[in-house]
Amino acid sequence: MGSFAGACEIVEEKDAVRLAKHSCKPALESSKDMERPPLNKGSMEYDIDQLFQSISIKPSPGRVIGSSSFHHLETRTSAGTSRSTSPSKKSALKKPFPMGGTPRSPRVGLSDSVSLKQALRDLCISKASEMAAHKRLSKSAAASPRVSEADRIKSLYRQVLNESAGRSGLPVDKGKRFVEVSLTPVDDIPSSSQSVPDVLETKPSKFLYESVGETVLLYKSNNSGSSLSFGSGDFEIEIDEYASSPPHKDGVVEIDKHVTSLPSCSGSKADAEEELDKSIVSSARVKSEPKALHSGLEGTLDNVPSAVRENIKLVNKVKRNIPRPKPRPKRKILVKKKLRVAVASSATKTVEKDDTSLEPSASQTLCQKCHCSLKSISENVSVEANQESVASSHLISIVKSSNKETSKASSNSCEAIDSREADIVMQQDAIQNKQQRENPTSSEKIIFSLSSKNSSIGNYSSSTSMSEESNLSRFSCGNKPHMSMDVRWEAIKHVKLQCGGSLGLRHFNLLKKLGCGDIGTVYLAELVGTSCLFAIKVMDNEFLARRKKTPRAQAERAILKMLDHPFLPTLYAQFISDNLSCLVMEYCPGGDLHVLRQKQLSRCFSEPATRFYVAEVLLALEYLHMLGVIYRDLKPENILVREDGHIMLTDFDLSLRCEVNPTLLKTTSLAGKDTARMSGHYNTSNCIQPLCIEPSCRVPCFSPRLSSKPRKQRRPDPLTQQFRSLPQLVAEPTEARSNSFVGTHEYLAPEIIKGEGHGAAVDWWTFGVLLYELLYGKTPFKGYDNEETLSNVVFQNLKFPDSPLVSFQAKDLIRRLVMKNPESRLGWEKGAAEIKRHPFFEGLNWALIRCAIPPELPDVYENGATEATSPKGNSNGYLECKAMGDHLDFELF
Ligand SMILES: Nc1ncnc2c1ncn2[C@@H]1O[C@H](COP(=O)(O)OP(=O)(O)OP(=O)(O)O)[C@@H](O)[C@H]1O
Repeated sequence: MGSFAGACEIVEEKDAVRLAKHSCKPALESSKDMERPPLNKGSMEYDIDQLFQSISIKPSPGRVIGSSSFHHLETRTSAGTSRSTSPSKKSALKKPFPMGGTPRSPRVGLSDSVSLKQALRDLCISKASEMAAHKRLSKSAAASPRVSEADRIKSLYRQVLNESAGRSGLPVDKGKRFVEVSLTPVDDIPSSSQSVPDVLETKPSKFLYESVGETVLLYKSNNSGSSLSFGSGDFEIEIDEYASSPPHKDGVVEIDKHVTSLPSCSGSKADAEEELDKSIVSSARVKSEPKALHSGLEGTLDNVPSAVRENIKLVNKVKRNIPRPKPRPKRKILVKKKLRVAVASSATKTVEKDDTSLEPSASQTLCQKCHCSLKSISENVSVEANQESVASSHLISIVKSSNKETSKASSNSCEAIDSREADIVMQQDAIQNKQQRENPTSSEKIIFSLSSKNSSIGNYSSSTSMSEESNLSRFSCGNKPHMSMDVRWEAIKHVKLQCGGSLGLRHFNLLKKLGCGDIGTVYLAELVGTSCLFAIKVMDNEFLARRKKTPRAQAERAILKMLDHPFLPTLYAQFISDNLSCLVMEYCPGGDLHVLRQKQLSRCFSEPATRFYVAEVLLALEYLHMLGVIYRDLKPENILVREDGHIMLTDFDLSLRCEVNPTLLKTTSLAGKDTARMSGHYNTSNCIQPLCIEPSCRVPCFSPRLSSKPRKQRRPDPLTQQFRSLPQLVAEPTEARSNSFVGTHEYLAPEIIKGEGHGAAVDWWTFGVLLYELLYGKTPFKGYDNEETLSNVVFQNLKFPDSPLVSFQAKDLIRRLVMKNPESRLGWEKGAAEIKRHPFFEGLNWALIRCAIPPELPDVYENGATEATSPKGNSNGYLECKAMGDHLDFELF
């Protein structure tokens, strides 16, 4: 059989192809004649025939079973026919080809009783087919590096098993200790025992190797779970898909030598399973250095058998099926980054070291990537050590221990590390807070050391400032998800790391004055060394204290810190520099809506543009109310235009912070009321045109006479009904009350002027005034002077100018908002939710408004300034202000 096995395969295949392609008909004809063609001496058929002739044949008339398998093999192997008809299709090459259901051979007629002959023949054919398959496998292996790797592993195992068999002196296919190693998936492995060498040689490797960096061989029983069955156990080689190392070309496998505990072959199955569960997975790690590769292979062959006394032990040793956490490289990198950010200390080195052990190549890349940041971190360690030595040391130890855990586990459960990271940050914060509580002057000292003129900080303490700043910087990104991807965070962080954590005015180039308010001056500033622009509000603490405006500045800062909304400013940092409190905010290059309105033809916005702007303002107000902030200073001057044309509500020094109790309102009443509130006059008047332009409309539209003719109301569609039936969250600070006289004259609500006490509804009044101003280009109650204005607000009826033409819906909304009695005002009860339902906003997608195209985009100059923000009368258009160290030489007010 040796010669047969060695030489016949190619001939068979070629013949098969030839027969199939060219000699099909003659072959059939000859089969009919039952004539045997002359056989070449030395060919497989010749060998088989010789074999058959040595066995007595009892012909069976009427039934023809020929060398079916042979032809079947030809067809199958050459044409690649499916093996679906074969009962043993899962291991087709491992077993002899089945007799039944195969094409009849025209050449040899055999009776059923010739079982021995048949068996021998089939065995030969089976061997031939196995060899053919094996050769094909080798060929394709040469063509495909993936299969080549499979081959190497296969040959490795063959050697291992052969050697172990040789050492044990036992034939591997004898006795109950036989274990089969298969390269086929577990499910495909039949339970019948086969000799190991046979299996290794003949089993087709269906296994495809994915890009393998770290190749891990897991030997699984085909029985359930991680158990290993003896006698009939099949095992598979599995590649860890989550291997993190880069794909390896040479693919030499090195078997982990740390396998020590071996299940006893004489033990019960249960014992063996238990032992296996305890044992360690043997891993084959591909190494990149060619030398290592070579030695790795040698080491494998040398070491593994030496550790094995019996073949069963060997198999058990290499067959470790222990659940192994699979590394996920991407997340691992993420974790490392996070840890670096959180640590900002020498602990980073520990992280890197540990991670390197987990993932050499990846961490190497990461190291290169993070080189700068590591450097800057190390530079800052000494500075930070002075400020936060206790916290840092605690933090470092925490991180170190967490890293120890990480390396111990040899896995990177990202969730676990993530949570640790969160814990670290929280613990750091807790440590700092505790430190501050125990020693409130500690952080003040830091401030003093940074600024020599801070001895008279007063209530507006530097300790607060510093801790708040550090909190801001630490939590800012996580705290403000909508801006978390903003590069400005990174820029600030980077500068802070370089300067030891305390940001100052010296880190900014003040480019120009954007405006001057009641409590401070706002500058356009560029972060030194970056091209990031910010708006810095600079407030003189002494001035604030003198004018008793410190609480306003504090309130503004506190509110800014809370905000995380696309239409509200992001506070990037805050610090005290040279007795100046500075708020580093997002810069809006588009100017404010007041300036933008002036630029419009007829000095007012179109209705769609107005709708866009007020809708965004409404969302901002809604958010503020939910946070318990009553804005109180709504006016076009405080609505800034971002570079992308969307708005940003600014200036919170007049805002009121209050309690808010979010409530879930049932809908039926709400829907009913809403319908009544919304549709009231609107639906009962004759004025049904969307753009009601008749001047006389103002009175007749809402006259009681007209309302006596109710129009037939349309029934809302089921979807709308369903939506309306949902409970509604209302977070309106309805209980808030203040007696302060705050705001801008033209925008003041009557209840503020009257001093009756006011609440959140003042914002809905101002919202109505804003809508009016944007549409008409003026406020509704403006008088000759402030006194008259206030008087008008309280006593004068709302009037709409004849021009420009404004839709009825817009006017209706204004009317409902500018209600003298706050309790009758739209929004009084349920806040923005009520207003959003007004027909003026019909069809507006509130959720996607931030993605909507804005009415216009500001013309942003190179330096981020616009015509609107550029001060006039300057030769270069800019007011150059440069902070000299911590000393500023510029006019604040
Ligand atoms: N983030 C910013 N981007 C661009 N310009 C801004 C920014 N913040 C403020 N400004 C400009 O600076 C000017 C001054 O702003 P500030 O917030 O001090 O107050 P204000 O509204 O004028 O006054 P007050 O604080 O007294 O109510 C504004 O009119 C505005 O044009």
